[in-house]
Amino acid sequence: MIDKLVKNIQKTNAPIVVGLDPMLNYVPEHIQKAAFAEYGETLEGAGEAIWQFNKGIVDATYDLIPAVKPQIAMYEQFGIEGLKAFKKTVDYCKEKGLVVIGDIKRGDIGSTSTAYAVGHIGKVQVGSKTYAGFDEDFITVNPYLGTDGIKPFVDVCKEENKGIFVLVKTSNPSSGEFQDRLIDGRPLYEIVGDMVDKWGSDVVGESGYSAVGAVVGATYPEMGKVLRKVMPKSFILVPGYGAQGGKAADLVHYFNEDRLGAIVNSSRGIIAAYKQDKYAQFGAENYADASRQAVVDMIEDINGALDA
Ligand SMILES: O=C(O)c1cc(=O)[nH]c(=O)n1[C@@H]1O[C@H](COP(=O)(O)O)[C@@H](O)[C@H]1O
Repeated sequence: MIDKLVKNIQKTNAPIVVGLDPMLNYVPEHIQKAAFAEYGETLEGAGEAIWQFNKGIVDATYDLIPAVKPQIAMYEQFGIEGLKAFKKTVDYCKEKGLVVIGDIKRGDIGSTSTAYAVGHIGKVQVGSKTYAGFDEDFITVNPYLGTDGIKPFVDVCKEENKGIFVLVKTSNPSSGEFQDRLIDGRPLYEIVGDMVDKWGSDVVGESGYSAVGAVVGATYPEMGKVLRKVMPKSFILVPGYGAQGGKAADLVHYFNEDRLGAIVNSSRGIIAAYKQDKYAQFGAENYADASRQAVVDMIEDINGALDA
């Protein structure tokens, strides 16, 4: 799957990922109204509204982008109905040829990690049959439990040709509380970066990149530069561009010399673009066109920084 991600990036010349993080208050009134007319102001109605909202954005942008990253929390807010919208979104994006990164941030003791891996990137056995559950292409995982919490994910990646992104240095303001702590003179995030490199050494694709990637926030560019060298074969998923303040010029060192190796996420900056002054002329009715323009601008911004 890492090779498909690389191919999609090369085809689109767009090292970006659109974060499908739908909040109900981003969903334009006409979509909410239609969903509520059919299902009432219910969790089902909310699920329908966020699914239709996503579909509009995917239809307007899929030809420009390599991948999407639905964040499961936004769907879980609405319980089972939200999860149905999550699954419909995953399937629809895959149909459109996009790589789907399920942002689920899981990780537990080995046996439990195995169940997470099976449910999201693997297959479950039911009697004599096997079924894929959510069936994303990649998922995000939390390394806090150590190697036996990660190995089940890597094993399923190998069996199913899928991938993971391991949290290494997160974009949020408090990320340094634990992640920057020095251990024998080295920050913890660097030690996790070493482990990511090791965990991925056995699952390197034809592209030269491994199925074990890393998450490094756009808001800590100096650390991104160091981590790029610590994990040369890992793709870096870079959240924090746009709404969290990350700038394209800061992200150049997250990439390798081949202009690959990083994929920059923007969620609110794309899906709620029509609410920004810059794209207000599109109006709520044409929210998806505003998202398309925001994607075009983001690609130009990042490629411009790489060219410079
Ligand atoms: O794993 C992630 O994607 C992630 C890691 C991190 O360090 N910071 C971070 O913001 N994210 C996710 O990236 C997205 C950022 O959304 P925006 O700030 O709206 O672009 C959200 O889905 C976050 O959950």
